[in-house]
Amino acid sequence: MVNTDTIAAIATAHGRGGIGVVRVSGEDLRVFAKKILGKNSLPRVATLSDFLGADGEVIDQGIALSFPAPHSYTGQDVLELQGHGGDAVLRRVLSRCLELGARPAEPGEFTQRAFLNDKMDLAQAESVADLIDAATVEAAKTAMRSLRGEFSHAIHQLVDALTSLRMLVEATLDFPEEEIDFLEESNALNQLVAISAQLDKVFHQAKQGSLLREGLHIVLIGQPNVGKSSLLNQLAGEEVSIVTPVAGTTRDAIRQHIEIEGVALHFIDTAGLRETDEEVEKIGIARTWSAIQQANAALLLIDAAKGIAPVDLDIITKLPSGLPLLRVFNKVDLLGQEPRVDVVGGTVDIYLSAKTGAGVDLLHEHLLRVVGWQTGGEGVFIARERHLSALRVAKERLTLAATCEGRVEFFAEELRLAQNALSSITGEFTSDDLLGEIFSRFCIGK
Ligand SMILES: Nc1nc2c(c(=O)[nH]1)N(C=O)[C@@H](CNc1ccc(C(=O)N[C@@H](CCC(=O)O)C(=O)O)cc1)CN2
Ligand SMILES: Nc1nc2c(ncn2[C@@H]2O[C@H](COP(=O)(O)OP(=O)(O)OP(=O)(O)O)[C@@H](O)[C@H]2O)c(=O)[nH]1
Ligand SMILES: [Mg+2]
Repeated sequence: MVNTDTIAAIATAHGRGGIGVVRVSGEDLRVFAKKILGKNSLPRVATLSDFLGADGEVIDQGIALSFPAPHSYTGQDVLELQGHGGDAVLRRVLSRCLELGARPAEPGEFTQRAFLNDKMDLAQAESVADLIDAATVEAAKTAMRSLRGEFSHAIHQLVDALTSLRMLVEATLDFPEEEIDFLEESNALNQLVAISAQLDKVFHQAKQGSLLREGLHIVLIGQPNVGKSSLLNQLAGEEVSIVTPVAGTTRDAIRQHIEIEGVALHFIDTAGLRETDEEVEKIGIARTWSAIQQANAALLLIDAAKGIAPVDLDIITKLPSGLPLLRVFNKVDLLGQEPRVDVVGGTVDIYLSAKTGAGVDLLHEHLLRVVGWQTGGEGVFIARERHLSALRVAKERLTLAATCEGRVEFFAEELRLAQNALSSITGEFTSDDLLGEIFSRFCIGK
């Protein structure tokens, strides 16, 4: 149910700014507007106006703009008071709104009203927050794609395909005698395969978007002294990690945030991996393994002069299966070699010098592809874990449906469950708890 009481909040960021906006939303703001603007009508176009206090004193002189219901962001009457951007003056304008009967808006409450009034679906509402939080240009682009409804559209297409397949099979439930081999003859199983393939595609696009939203965790690993910390410093452009000729220098995992081509990457420099009895180093190495468990990809550093040792192969076999791996042969400057890239089969080997920086551009070039990010980001939707898990559930249901062996009722039920999972993404079925959880993470005034 949509709340109809009047809410108000400062919609612009705190601190000094050229302009600051107080936004008000409620069922009918005509009286409210008359009191604060001294005008009889809600200004539908931007209008220079005094913002009046209780005694008629001028709190600010600004621009008033209203959007009468239902043609507004929230679907209710919205009044924007665009004043000067300072904390104190905006607080005065907000206080005046509260005095006139508005209550302070909860985080995300304007957008929650927009959702409840069908101005946007849940995936779009979430993308509003993701757009605001986007720390990189690529993340902003994909959030915008979701906000414009591309993700929702892809979900609706799947839901529509499932609906027509369900109608086809559920019609036979009333005529059980026709059930024999019905699924074969009606082409239902082929349709299921096609929907399933489309679902895989959407999952891939959403997965890419979630990588972009969260950023990728890339762990630097290898034997002691191979140059992991030197590479981190080279990537960061500053001395974040201690570098010494002593094997076993790094103990704690050192994190550094770097952006490549608009994608956020979190690099983690770790303690070199070797057998040791030294207590502190042991703890460091345990931390390396836990960093590996949480990483989206690993860079294995190897001393180019020594080549791959049995110890390195041993490290590789202990990595989680499926973890993308890039091998970096370091210290080519000592061999008098130029940096280069070798692509052997599926593995990418990069020869560079962490000390001089030669070849780090090659690493930039290949890293994103190795970690599974397709540059360009075409067709990528910003997505959250909530969306991915709904897509996974839908996929499991379709896989189960395929094992129905002619049982139409079972088939139909699995399709129904798959459809419910998909519909939860756009918010056709939601609990108040879920909505509360989603919108409470928004900023105030959104
Ligand atoms: N000043 C201002 N800038 C803003 C917003 C705002 O609310 N105010 N936005 C908010 O976050 C974003 C823009 N999004 C908006 C989306 C819909 C409507 C809106 O009023 N929609 C009406 C149609 C209005 C019309 O056509 O004139 C509707 O959907 O019926 C307004 C803003 C970003 N910039
Ligand atoms: N010539 C040359 N020396 C390098 C290069 N990379 C690292 N080194 C040197 O190798 C030594 C070890 O470098 P680190 O970056 O501390 O190595 P690490 O892998 O972090 O070592 P641990 O933290 O002990 O596991 C230092 O003396 C570096 O200056 C390189 O590309 N060329
Ligand atoms: Mg180190």
